[in-house]
Amino acid sequence: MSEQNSIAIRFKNVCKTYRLYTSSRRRLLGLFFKSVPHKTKHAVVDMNLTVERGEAVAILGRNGAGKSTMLKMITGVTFPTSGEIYVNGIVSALLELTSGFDQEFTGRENIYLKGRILGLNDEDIAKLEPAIIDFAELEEYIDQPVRTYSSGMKARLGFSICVNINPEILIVDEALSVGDRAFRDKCTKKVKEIMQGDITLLFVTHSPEIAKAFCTRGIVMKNGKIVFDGTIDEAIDYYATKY
Ligand SMILES: Nc1ncnc2c1ncn2[C@@H]1O[C@H](COP(=O)(O)OP(=O)(O)OP(=O)(O)O)[C@@H](O)[C@H]1O
Repeated sequence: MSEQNSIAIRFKNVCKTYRLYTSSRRRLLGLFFKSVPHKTKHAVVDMNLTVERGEAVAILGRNGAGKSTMLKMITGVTFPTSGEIYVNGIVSALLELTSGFDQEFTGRENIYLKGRILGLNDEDIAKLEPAIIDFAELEEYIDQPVRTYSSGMKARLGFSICVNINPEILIVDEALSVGDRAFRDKCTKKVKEIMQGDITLLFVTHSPEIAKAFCTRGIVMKNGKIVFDGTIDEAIDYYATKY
């Protein structure tokens, strides 16, 4: 395998800066005029990172450390202000489950829409469709427009697509909770099953025990920077004693 092929994710000097305005009018004007007064928030600062294929990496850090921003840039939900991001493989992100859905399309049509966005062709999606529908437990609603779904039903469909498309890179935010208790338990079981397979995993968690159970490498983030990168045991120790 060439060096490039063995890499799943690479960040090169990646920065993400948000502009904070005091009103929505100023935010709108700010799209056109750089001189509109605003504050800046550096959510990710000059980040360099390489994740090899098959690695399982826990990302630790307090609220606001920049974890979600980093993950959203990998999935393409948001873009870096500067720097380069290289992603190699089909990414499934258990983050914003309903992003990419068209409200007017039926559940079944949205499976195809989201599947294509994730890089699959219609033939592949057709093969996965029964498993996706079965897991989502939407029964007769699958041919109704998604706008008629409850938020829990939409999330269930989004989750089911993400976990059933056989992703090569899986991004999980532990804080995510989908549907009722029974469905959540089913989701946890399914994610554990996928995590144990041959997959590249990025896992945001505040729990050292869970991080240890699934990951071999740990990254600690603070104020938009990676302050520690090493084995999971060292990272947990750093987070507990030196953060
Ligand atoms: N769309 C946005 N506009 C402005 N600021 C933002 C936006 N998204 C994130 N931020 C800011 O960027 C910083 C990093 O946020 P981020 O959500 O990446 O942190 P996090 O480590 O994921 O936190 P948490 O553990 O609470 O999810 C925070 O200060 C946050 O307020």
